[in-house]
Amino acid sequence: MDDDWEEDSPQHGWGIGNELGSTPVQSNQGSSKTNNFSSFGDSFGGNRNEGFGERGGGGGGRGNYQGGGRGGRGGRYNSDGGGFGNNGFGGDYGGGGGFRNGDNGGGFRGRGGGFRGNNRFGGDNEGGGGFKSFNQENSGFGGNQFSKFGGESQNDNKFGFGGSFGSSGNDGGFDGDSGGGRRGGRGGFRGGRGGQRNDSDSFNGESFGGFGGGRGGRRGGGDSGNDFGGGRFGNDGGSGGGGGFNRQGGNEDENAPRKELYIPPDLSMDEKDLFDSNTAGINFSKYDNIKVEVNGEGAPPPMEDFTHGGLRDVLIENVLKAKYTKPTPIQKYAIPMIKGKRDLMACAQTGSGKTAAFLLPIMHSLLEDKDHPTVSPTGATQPFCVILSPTRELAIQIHKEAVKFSLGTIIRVGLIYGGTASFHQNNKLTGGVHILVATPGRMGDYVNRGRLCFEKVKFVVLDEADRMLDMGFQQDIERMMSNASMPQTGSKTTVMFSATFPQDIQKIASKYLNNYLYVVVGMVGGACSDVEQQFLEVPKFEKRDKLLEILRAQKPDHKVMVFVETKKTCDFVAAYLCEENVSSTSIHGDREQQQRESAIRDFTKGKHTVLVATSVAARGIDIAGVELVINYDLPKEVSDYVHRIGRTGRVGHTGTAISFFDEKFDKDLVPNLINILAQAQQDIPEWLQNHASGVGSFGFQSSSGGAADIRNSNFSSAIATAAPVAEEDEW
Ligand SMILES: Nc1ncnc2c1ncn2[C@@H]1O[C@H](COP(=O)(O)OP(=O)(O)OP(=O)(O)O)[C@@H](O)[C@H]1O
Repeated sequence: MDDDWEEDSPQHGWGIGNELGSTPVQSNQGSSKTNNFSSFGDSFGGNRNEGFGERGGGGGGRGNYQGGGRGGRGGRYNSDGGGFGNNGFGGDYGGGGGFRNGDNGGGFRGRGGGFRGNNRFGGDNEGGGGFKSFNQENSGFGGNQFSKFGGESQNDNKFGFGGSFGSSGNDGGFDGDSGGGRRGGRGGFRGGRGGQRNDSDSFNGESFGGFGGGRGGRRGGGDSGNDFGGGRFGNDGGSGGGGGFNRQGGNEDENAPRKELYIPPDLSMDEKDLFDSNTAGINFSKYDNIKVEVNGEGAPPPMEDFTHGGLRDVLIENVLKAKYTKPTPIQKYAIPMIKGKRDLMACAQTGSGKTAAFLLPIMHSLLEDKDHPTVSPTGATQPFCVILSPTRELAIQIHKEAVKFSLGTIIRVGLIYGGTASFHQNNKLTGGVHILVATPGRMGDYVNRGRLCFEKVKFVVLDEADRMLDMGFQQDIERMMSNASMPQTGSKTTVMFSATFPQDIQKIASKYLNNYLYVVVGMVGGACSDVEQQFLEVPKFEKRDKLLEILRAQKPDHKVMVFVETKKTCDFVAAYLCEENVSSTSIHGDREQQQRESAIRDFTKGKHTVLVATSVAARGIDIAGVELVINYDLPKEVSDYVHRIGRTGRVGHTGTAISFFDEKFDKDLVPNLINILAQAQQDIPEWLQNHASGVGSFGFQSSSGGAADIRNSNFSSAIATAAPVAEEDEW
């Protein structure tokens, strides 16, 4: 089913309420579905059930639909979500409160019951319980680290907290003092109603809609003003209300997948927005000197430029509108190969234009064929091309690129990915699409429900192919490739792209390819040489200060991505930066999809200059102006390192990557790091070399991100030796 197949299934994050509180009480009673799940709104109902969800999620007030519902989630870290509103999730991370119309109420890490705003406050890294806006009320303070906002937040307002806004709100967050929250504000005793609806309140043009907050949770706040607002893991958390309104209370199938109701905004078709992407940087011409290796029979010659590559005029016009004056090496080689319908395994460094390298020739072929997309008599969409991406944000990005390049053509491009309302995406597929961009989980769900079939498929693309074929997604790909409706290998064109391609993964990949060509630009798995790689020895407990020091030294408009290993650290670092007034946002697999997308959007637009992320944002994400990548934690796999640092130094721009090295955790990575540095002809610090002694060999093959064509080597390693990847859930 759906979420089994989902890339970063939200299911995992739900056990919450139970998990976190300090008192071992049965978690939600009453309206909750299960012991583990904090009450949810959309499943139970009961207009305002109270008192359930002993710790952790209270669950929503009464909102309709998801309102109260997801409120339950509030429990996640501290208290309880409330949520009256619709479509919001009370306190996703922080406790309480609902909101209305808000996206993730309760606040990312905040708590404090209730607020009223809408759109993403509560939160996004910013803290607590609150909201962003509000002109007047100043009550809440919400102690804890963010308390500086609380209380007095009104005018510059970022937050306010807890109750105090609405009529029945009690002072969410009291007890905290504005300097640091000795007791970390209560999650909002009564959550406070977010206040009356008043659409005239606004903050940055967003309007707020009234009435938030179910009950934020009685003591959701916790006592210590520690990490995430209101007391980490809140004590009793919710006495939050029950869940959503209009629904039946609590008898739903406890195993039922969570229903996603988020409807993402439509892609702007404004040409200015569509064509507004990275442009070539000063080192773009250096691409000409990169060695390219081609293996396989009958490879067509590379194309020299876009205009003489035989692509349809309309595509060339779009390429020029995108300000591509010259193809990158991977484009020169891969475009004629795919145009010639050859299966392909392609490896080229991060940020070197792989997306256009597969989109343009596929679009060209589809336009040549002039086929019209169809839907089966049973209503299943029958795309001609399926493009799979390991993360939702990358799928969104590829979709945008596809729409951009196909502007002015008959090509229809569809997009399906998890964390969003399935019915909405399905509606967009009615009538059929030429190209479908998808994440594996959602795609599997569509297949299972008979909404998608592969009968007409001519092209399959695995972007970030090594990731798609490692242990995280291997089964999904196998299911797709062996689906009864999928044309056999040899009867369709399958292409795989990545910057890293370990041998064991190549071996798996070759199973899906027919007489394929293998192209490598530069070193397989090598880091982009336009990224200056620095390493600093920083023990775990000094990382925070070091990070701040580095960020404070950046130019104000420089964008910085900070990578961490776990979702918890991601929250922690983002909260810390927020407390230190560093303009930041964050993304990881437990954030609501809407939050994830706003985080990327805000960072792209420069609203926040720092993005704290887990490896969920390591691959493919293309954001102009990222000057610096910081590995606050080094990843376990060197391929992740290569992809992470590749978020800077793209398409001929230069960039810097600074990695904090803590011997205790990172020693095993040293040999591969040294290889990566040596290949990129960068200085290897002596202390790093010293750490290498006794840690295995410097073999740069299957354990790293690179490998030559396996058909030319005696590779015999069993597939089972593929390095285990981090669970998606860890992201
Ligand atoms: N020929 C070109 N000229 C100028 N810019 C280009 C060209 N090709 C691609 N770009 C731009 O370069 C940026 C990086 O491209 P893309 O995201 O496709 O890289 P990638 O190789 O897929 O990177 P990653 O390995 O990180 O996924 C994009 O902003 C894209 O618009």
